[in-house]
Amino acid sequence: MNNPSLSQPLLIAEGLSKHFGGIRAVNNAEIKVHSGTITGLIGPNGAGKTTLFNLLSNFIRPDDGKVIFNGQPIHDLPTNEIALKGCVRTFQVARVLSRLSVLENMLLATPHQTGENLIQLWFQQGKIRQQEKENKERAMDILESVGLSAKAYDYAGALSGGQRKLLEIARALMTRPKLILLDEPAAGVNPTLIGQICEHIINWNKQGITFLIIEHNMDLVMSLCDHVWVLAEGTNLADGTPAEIQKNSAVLEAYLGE
Ligand SMILES: Nc1ncnc2c1ncn2[C@@H]1O[C@H](COP(=O)(O)OP(=O)(O)OP(=O)(O)O)[C@@H](O)[C@H]1O
Repeated sequence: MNNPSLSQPLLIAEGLSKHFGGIRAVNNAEIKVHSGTITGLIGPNGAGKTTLFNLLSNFIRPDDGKVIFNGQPIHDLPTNEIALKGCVRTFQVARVLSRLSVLENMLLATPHQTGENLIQLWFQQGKIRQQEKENKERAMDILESVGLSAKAYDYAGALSGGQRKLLEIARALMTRPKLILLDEPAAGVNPTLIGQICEHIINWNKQGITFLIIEHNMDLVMSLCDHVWVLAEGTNLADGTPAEIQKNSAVLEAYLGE
């Protein structure tokens, strides 16, 4: 884990707002994620965390505000272009394609495949075969690293909830991301697998991948994160190191109910 103060923000969101009818789900919120960090996003149920993720990745359009990723505005870009720039997200309930194999799920995430283009498909068969071979090797390497290689040819739908979460993160890695937005990686996952997921996150972080993680499991947040942002009722309540957040009276009052 790195010291956030030593790096420039990889992701900056300012003035983000989104309302659904009369509900202000996110209201003038900001967040900064420094390159090389594992940053946490916490808050009580309904605080607006998932909506903020949806705004950062443009799954829903903000009413107001801007999102800068790696020095470029991304709030007007389609989600797939944001992913191609290196900012990918996972979901609270893992969205794997159940009727495809684990390996096929991985391969579908591969960006810029030569065979997608009809003309190149006709004239560059050798290059396409080589690329497919490399993609498959990379997919198998990543599956191996998360302990899912033995399941490569199983339907993704046959995986446990925790394994699906791992597959979703593994699939995100196929895009060679700079930043992964993880929505509740520990929710519904057994404690052993939670430990493994944490180890993987730490390893990937050491390899240079930055994480922004929504999580209700406070032990996980406090042990894993360099910096934590707290939302309540759609707005920023606090941000700081895990130690600072743990003793912040406003956070204790609003979030922990003390
Ligand atoms: N599509 C939607 N339509 C209407 N209201 C919504 C929609 N999405 C979110 N909301 C509302 O916006 C508020 C923030 O929801 P959000 O899911 O972002 O919170 P959260 O902090 O992620 O909650 P949790 O920790 O329970 O997942 C809630 O009041 C929620 O009911």
